[in-house]
Amino acid sequence: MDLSTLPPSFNEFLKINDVDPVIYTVKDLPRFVRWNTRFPKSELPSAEELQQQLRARKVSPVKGVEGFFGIQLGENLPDSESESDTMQNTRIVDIPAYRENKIFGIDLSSGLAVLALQVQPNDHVLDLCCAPGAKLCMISNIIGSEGTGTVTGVDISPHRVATCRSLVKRYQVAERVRLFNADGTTFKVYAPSRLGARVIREADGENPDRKRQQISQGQTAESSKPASIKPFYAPKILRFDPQMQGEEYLYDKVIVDAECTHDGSISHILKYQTWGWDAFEKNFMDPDRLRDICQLQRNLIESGWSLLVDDGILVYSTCSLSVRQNEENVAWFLHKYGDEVELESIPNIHNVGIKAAPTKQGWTVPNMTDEQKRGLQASIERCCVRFDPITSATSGFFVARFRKVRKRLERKDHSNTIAPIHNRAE
Ligand SMILES: C[S@@+](CC[C@H](N)C(=O)[O-])C[C@H]1O[C@@H](n2cnc3c(N)ncnc32)[C@H](O)[C@@H]1O
Repeated sequence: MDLSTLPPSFNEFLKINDVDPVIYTVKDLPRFVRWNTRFPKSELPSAEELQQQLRARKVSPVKGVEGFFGIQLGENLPDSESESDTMQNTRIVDIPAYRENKIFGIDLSSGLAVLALQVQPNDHVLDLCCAPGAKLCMISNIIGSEGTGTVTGVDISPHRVATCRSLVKRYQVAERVRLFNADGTTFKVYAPSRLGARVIREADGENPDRKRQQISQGQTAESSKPASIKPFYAPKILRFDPQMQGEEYLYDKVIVDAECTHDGSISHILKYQTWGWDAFEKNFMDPDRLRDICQLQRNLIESGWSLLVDDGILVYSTCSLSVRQNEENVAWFLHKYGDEVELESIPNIHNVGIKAAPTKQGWTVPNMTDEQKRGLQASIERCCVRFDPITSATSGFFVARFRKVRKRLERKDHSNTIAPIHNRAE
């Protein structure tokens, strides 16, 4: 990549956001794939099997994350044949493991955003910007089919949500997934009702239609009022959920993998060398869009927060490296929500074979004292993570994890400190 070809508006954007353009010159970033744990472990490929299928590529398991593999493009096996064989490397999409849907492509940094949710088999998870759906598939994989958990995915783009539907069907993880084509900033469908959850458990042995009848005949909480937004996709057992409202139907976990400027996605940016930078400037550097994007991200966070249960976890992530879309949004949120929110560190991040880059300073939030700013900066440095191609050998990515603590704090009669930090996850 010749950096002198970057358009001036993008150079300016990178400068304002303290992003080093050198990240776009990093070559041979590994690609990552993950097991589709819908299949029994005995049927899933090992690193050696993947390497064999890919012929001359090096495949390494990611330390600390079972079922994740880094694939080094263009590297020879130690005893690889001739250079011409290497040139004819098998493409990942052509290998049997991929064609049989036993692995899917997801960057390690994205995978860590999902792991930051610490999804449990009984969790109801909301994915507020879900398409095309790699994270949603991974969440559904983790929920599995033993418990009563579900995933609700929302995306504003009809064609992208259609892609997401194809993906969940293809990977056979659609059993507990509802998808909505809707604006995440105003989305108000609560988690599937707990009766709905029972339907899931009993669906094998009982007639789900009878259960649904019982639900619609008023076995509902007083506070609940029916809503009726048609899912874009839902399996039979979730299709007729009465869409109850009320605290007991809030989500256990929320991920806001927000719409952003995508500047951290190196492969995406490099494509514009061929497609033309004019299209890039029009799509991503438009001044109106740049001004509005942080507001959109904040609206998405607040919307997700309003649907999150007390003590629940919200993960905010972007594939931008811009300080405004990351640290500044985190600081704004912590300042606005005060003692209703704790910023937490990303669990087990130090056990994973990936090095995080330092977080950035240089954000501003109005009406904050210097002392508050220093406190928040220290919290952000301690808890949030950035991944970048140079430090982490992944795409550029940012992850923050918040816990909703209002009730717990009320019970303990805590004082009004701003954003208390507990590294409970460590
Ligand atoms: C970074 S992508 C999400 C990637 C996805 N989480 C995954 O893992 O494949 C951001 C998505 O946000 C969607 N989006 C943009 N504005 C939105 C809004 N107001 N509500 C819901 N989705 C929105 C876009 O259509 C896009 O699919």
